[in-house]
Amino acid sequence: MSTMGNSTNIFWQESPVGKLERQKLLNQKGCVVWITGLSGSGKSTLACSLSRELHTRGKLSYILDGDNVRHGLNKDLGFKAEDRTENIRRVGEVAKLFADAGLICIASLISPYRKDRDACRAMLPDAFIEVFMNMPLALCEERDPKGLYKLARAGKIKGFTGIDDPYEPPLNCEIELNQKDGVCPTPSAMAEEVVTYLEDKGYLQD
Ligand SMILES: Nc1ncnc2c1ncn2[C@@H]1O[C@H](COP(=O)(O)OS(=O)(=O)O)[C@@H](OP(=O)(O)O)[C@H]1O
Ligand SMILES: Nc1ncnc2c1ncn2[C@@H]1O[C@H](COP(=O)(O)OP(=O)(O)O)[C@@H](O)[C@H]1O
Repeated sequence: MSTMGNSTNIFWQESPVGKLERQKLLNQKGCVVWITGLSGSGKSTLACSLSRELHTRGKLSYILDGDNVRHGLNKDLGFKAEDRTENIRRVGEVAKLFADAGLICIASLISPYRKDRDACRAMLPDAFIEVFMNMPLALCEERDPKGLYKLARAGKIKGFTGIDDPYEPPLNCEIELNQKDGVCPTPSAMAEEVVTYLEDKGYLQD
């Protein structure tokens, strides 16, 4: 019997089928690929390309995209610091469930604060792969596919990451993606880099 947060008198219910059995069924190891970076840095594009590549190889993945999760589970949250922290905490918990189910969970969120990403990493020992989209702000701002940087520069959005809200880059991420000679690698080249990492670390077999 234990107490967790506001819940008292709760008991852990074991499942008859374990994680290892699920992984064997899927011939892969559950893990979380956590993609972090500025708005417009290419997180969703990489998540989609990676998910497609894994699917082609017969590997089961699922994308948790910040924008999408904010349409449902996290629609009560905004962009002030404590809301972003709660956003990341909830997505971290959901990602942990997906990884336990045996899936390669691809979480794609700005996740601007280091302590929040590190808290997710702590929930997933040996199964958290942090991918940093290290693209210059100028590139993201030039892309501005949703017109949000323009609104932020005009003062019409307050607390926009990279403009008037901080982004704390990872200190020890597993994969860092950046421009080469001022050119951004293609989405499929970036996905390939992540797939190679997953392969090398044994995640693509049980
Ligand atoms: N103030 C502010 N700052 C940053 N981003 C903003 C803001 N307001 C709205 N948006 C849009 O929300 C998307 C980011 O949501 P996330 O859940 O990934 O953000 S966070 O991790 O909680 O910081 C982000 O999507 P991406 O462009 O895909 O990153 C924006 O479209
Ligand atoms: N590797 C890339 N090369 C060229 N353009 C890209 C690349 N990745 C993303 N883009 C473009 O940049 C813009 C932002 O990408 P997106 O994936 O939506 O970023 P984020 O999810 O980080 O906000 C989109 O218009 C997308 O087509």
